[in-house]
Amino acid sequence: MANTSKNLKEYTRSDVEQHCTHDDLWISFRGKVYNMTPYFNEHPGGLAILRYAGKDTTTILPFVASHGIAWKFIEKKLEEHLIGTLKITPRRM
Ligand code: HEM
Repeated sequence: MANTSKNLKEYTRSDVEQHCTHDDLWISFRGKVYNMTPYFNEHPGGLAILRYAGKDTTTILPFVASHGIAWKFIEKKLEEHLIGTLKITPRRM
């Protein structure tokens, strides 16, 4: 696998939340963290990706209708932009 040699860092949800703009755009998905900044201008769905900038996309990414047919491609794109894993912290009550 291409990225097994990558030195993955661990990030909290609040770390990810800091990167929430078109020129600094991180997302998390299924426990991993992705820096999608270089992909922003390539996203076929345009600005819609910004709605989840800095957020967790686990419950939405596979369910966007147009993502269905492109899923293999999307998995490849995610892999290319992988920067870390999500540190699971208890939510405040
Ligand atoms: C790793 C790659 C990708 C990521 C992280 C990503 C992320 C997102 C996100 C977060 C949304 C917003 C979903 C919502 O608001 O519910 C979205 C919407 C969308 N994406 Fe992607 N996407 C990716 C690749 C693609 C590809 C390859 C296509 C084309 C086949 C695509 C087409 C769309 C479309 C058409 C929308 C809806 C646009 C709208 O609501 O106006 N995306 N995407």
